[in-house]
Amino acid sequence: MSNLMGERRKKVSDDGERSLIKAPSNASINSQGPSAASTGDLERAARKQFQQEDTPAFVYVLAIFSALGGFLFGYDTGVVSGAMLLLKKEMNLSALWQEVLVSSTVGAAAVSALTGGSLNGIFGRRVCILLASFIFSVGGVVLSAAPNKEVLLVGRVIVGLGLGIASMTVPVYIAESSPPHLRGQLVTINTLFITGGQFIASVIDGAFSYMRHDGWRYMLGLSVVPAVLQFLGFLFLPESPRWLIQRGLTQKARRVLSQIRGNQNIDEEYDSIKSSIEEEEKDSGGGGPVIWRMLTYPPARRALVVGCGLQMFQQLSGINTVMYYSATILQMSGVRDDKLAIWLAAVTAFTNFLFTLVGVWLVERVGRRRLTMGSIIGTGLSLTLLATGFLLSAQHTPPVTLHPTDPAAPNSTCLAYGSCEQCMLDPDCGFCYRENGTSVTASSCLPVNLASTGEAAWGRCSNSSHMAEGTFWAYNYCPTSYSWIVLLGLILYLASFAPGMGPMPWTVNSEIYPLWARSTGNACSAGVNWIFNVLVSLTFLHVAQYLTYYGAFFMYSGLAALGFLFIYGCLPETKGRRLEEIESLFESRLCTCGASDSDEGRQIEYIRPRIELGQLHNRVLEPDHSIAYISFQ
Ligand SMILES: O[C@H]1[C@H](O)[C@@H](O)[C@H](O)[C@@H](O)[C@H]1O
Repeated sequence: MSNLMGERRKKVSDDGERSLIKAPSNASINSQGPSAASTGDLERAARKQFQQEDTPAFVYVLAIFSALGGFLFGYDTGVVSGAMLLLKKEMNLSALWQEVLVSSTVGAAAVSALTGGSLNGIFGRRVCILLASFIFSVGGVVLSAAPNKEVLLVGRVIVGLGLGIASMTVPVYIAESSPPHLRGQLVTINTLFITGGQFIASVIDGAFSYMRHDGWRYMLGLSVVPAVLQFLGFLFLPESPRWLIQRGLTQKARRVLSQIRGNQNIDEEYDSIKSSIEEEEKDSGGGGPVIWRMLTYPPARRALVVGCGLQMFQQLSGINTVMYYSATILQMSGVRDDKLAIWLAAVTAFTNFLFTLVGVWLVERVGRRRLTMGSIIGTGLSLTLLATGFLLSAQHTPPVTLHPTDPAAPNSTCLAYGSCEQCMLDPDCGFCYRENGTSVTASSCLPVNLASTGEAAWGRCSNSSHMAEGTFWAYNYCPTSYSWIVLLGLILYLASFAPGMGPMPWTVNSEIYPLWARSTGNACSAGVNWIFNVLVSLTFLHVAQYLTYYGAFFMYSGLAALGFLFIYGCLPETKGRRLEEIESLFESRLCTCGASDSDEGRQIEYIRPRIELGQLHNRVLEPDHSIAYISFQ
C-alpha cells in the first residue's frame, strides 16, 4: 500500500502541480529533493495550510448534530442512578431488579454496537444515526410511560440498542466528514457531549429527586428531546462522502464534498478517496466477511488490536467505578446528606466534562499519542493515590464497640464483625455510630434495611428521618480522617483521565481503519468498550469485597500501567493525516507503531503556497535554509 501511495506521489510530482516550502536547516528534512520520507511531512503540512484557510460553518453544525448521539449516550447511562433511587421505592425493586435495569442498557448496547457494523456498511452512516435517534425517542417514551418494572426493562433495552448504534456510528461519520486538521477536535466533541450528557443527567437527577412520586418518569423521559432534535436535524444532513464513493454514488459524493468543504477545490480529495478505495479493495483480498478479511490482512488486524485494546484499557482504568463511586467517596469526606451527595456527584460529572474540554483543545496541539500517554500516566498515579487513601482509612478504621442483638435475627453475620472496614465490605451490613468531635464512639455493625440502604434494619439507626442528634449511619463507607486523600485522588483522576483516556479511544478508532473495514472495526471496538464497561461495573463490588477498596484501586492502577505499555508500544500518531494515509502506519510490526511519533517535532515554515516550476530556478537559496518540493495529487 505505501509503495502504491509512493508511486502515486512520484507520478504526480513528475508532471503535476508543485509547491515550494522553505524549512529551517535544523529540521530533519531532506533538502535534496522530493524524497519519500520528507514529502509526506511537507505534503501534510502544506495541506494543512490550505485547509485552514476555509472551514465552512456547515462542518461544525454537522458535528454538533451528530454529537447529540454522544449526549444521549452520556445522558442515558448517567441518569439511571438517580432514577433508581426513586424507582426502587416506588416499584419496590429488589437488588437484582435494580442491577438488571442498570446493566440491561449497557448489555444491549454491546450487542447492538457489534451488529451496527453491518448496518453501517449496508445503509450508510446517516441512516444509522437516524435509526439510533428514532430508537432513543421510542425508548424514552416507553420509559416515561412504563406502568411496571417489566415495561421499564423493555424501555431500558430499547435505549441500549440505540446507544450501541450511535456510539459506533457518530465518531465515524464525523471523522469521514471533517477536514484532516480539525478531525481530532470534531470527533473529540462527541466525547465532550458524552460527558456533558452525564453532567446534565446528574443535574436532572438532583432536580427531580425532590419529586418523590413519578420524578423518575421525567428523568428517564427527558432524553426524548435531544433524540427528536437529532432525528429532525439528520433529515437534512448529508451522508458521509466516503461511504457514498464506496457505494459508487459518485455524483452525490461530489455534491456532498462541495457542500462540506465550502468554496475549496474538492478534486484532489475526491480522487484520493476514490483511488484509495480501489487500492484498499485490491490489497485486502476482496472476498469473504469483512471481519475475516480484517483478521487476515495484517495492517487492518493491527489497527483492530490497537482500537480494541484502547477501548479495553479505557474501561479497565475504572472510569465508571470512579464515577459511580463518587457519591460514596464524597460521603466518606463527611458529606452526610443524601441530597447534597447527589449534587456533589453533579460536581464530579462536571469536572469530567470540563477536563474533556481540555482534551478538545489539546488533541490537535499535542496529538493523539502524547495526549493518551500523558493521560494514562496521570490516571495510574491518581488511582494509586486513591488506593493509598483507602488503605490509610482501612488501617485506621474505627472498631466496633457495641454489640446489640436483635432477638428476631440473632445470627446476623453483621454482628460478628470487629471493625468498620470489615462491616462495610459486606453489602448486607452498615455501620451505626456516634461522633464526638472527630472521634467515633458507640459504634455497631448492623444489618441494612433491604428496602433502603439509607438506614439499618433495626436499632438506633433504623429510622433515617429521626436519628438522635450526633448518631450516623454509614453504608458502603467508613468515617475516616483520610478522606481528603481520596477526594484529591478523585479530582486528579478526572483531571488526567478526561482529556485523553476518555475521548482518545473513540477518536483514534474513528480514523485508524481503511474505509472497507471502518464500520466493522468501530463496531468491534465499541462492542469491546461496552462489554468491559458492563464487566467492570458489575464486578466492582465483588472485587472490592475480595480485595478491599484499596486492593481494587491498586488493581486498576496496575491495569493502567499495562495500558501505558500498550499505548507506548502500539499507538501511532494520526494527527493531521488524511484518513486514506493512516493505513500505512500499520504496515510495520505492531509494536513499532510508536516509532512514527518521531516525525512529530518537525517544524516547517511556509514561504508561499504555490510556485511554478520555472520560478524555482530564479530563487536564491539562503545558506541557513533548505528548499524542498512537495507535490499534490
Ligand atoms: O469516553 C467515555 C467517557 O469517558 C465517559 O465518561 C465514560 O462513562 C464512558 O464509559 C467512556 O466511554
